[in-house]
Amino acid sequence: ALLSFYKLLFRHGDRSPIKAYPTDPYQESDWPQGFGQLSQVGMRQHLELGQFLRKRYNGFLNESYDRHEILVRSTDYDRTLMSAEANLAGLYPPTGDQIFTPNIKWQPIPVHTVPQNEEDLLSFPLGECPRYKQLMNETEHSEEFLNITAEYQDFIDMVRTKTGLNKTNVESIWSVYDTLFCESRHNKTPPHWVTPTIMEKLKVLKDFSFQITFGVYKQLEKSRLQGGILLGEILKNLTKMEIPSPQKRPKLMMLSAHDTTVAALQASMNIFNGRQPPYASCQIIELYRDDKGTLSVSMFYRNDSSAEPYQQQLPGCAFDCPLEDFVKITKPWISDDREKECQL
Ligand SMILES: CCCNC(=O)[C@H](O)[C@@H](O)C(=O)O
Repeated sequence: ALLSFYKLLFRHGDRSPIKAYPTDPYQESDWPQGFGQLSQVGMRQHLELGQFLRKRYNGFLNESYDRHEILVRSTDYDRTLMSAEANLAGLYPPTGDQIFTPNIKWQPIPVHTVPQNEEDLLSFPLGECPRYKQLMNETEHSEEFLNITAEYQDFIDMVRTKTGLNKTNVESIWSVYDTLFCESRHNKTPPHWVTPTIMEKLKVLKDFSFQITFGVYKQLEKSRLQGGILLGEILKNLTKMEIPSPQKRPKLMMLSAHDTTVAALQASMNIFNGRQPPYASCQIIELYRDDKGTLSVSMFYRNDSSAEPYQQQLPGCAFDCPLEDFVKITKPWISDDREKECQL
């Protein structure tokens, strides 16, 4: 079968912490570009991902940049915009007459975005949805949530006193883990109370907060109000490919976003592994056309740059899933009127 179209969604690369906790020995001035900024490690991660994609799609995607072939869309954050740019530097190094000035093996490629307060597709959890807020409230009274909170109550209390955070719950634990993780990745000695066991427990709670945001309790309804919105948009692109069109359509749509975006999309197809998507992790959705013209969808997840991406299976379908089955199986996970379903 011939690859006719593919959609990539990736998380930005390694960054500095989004914020510090009150007693944190490291503050904004300890980071070269301040909080929430892509590091040179993150730039290299995306350069490498772009080079991987170049190899993967050789023979399908033009060697030289063709603006009709690719559409790039990022959330309006420095780290995601810069990740997309570093990625494209790996995917489209200029050759021949595309070299616009000697000694620079790079060419500008547009990365589109919308202002953060107008972002309604790539920033999760999507807002303005009273029903989703109610679902999250109910989740906090679910058995799983109460069990985890009870099990880790003393731990959470200890973290609260050590960090000086007045409100620590499962969600706010996420940001403590994140800050400590970023500091450890950049060789900043942690405070003495942070041991590997403490980090492991923080990680369990951090991953749990991803799981409950998009699942654990009433996952299907959460997906209809969250990741299903993005999945619906992706399916619109895929099914459009069935209609032959005179003008050239992009072969590749690249989305540069966040860990919650990747998790939301995967949860809406029930293929989320329950763990925070790593830096520069990439969800790949490929559309193939066989010699009879039948379209099928194959999905891969690259969450480890030292290994081949692994193929994911949409529950209820073959690994290479006929498009019409893919649409049918995912339909219940996608709301066709989110506005209405968000009302209480
Ligand atoms: C307030 C927390 C917001 N976090 C982010 O935007 C980060 O980019 C996060 O989503 C990530 O992927 O690291």
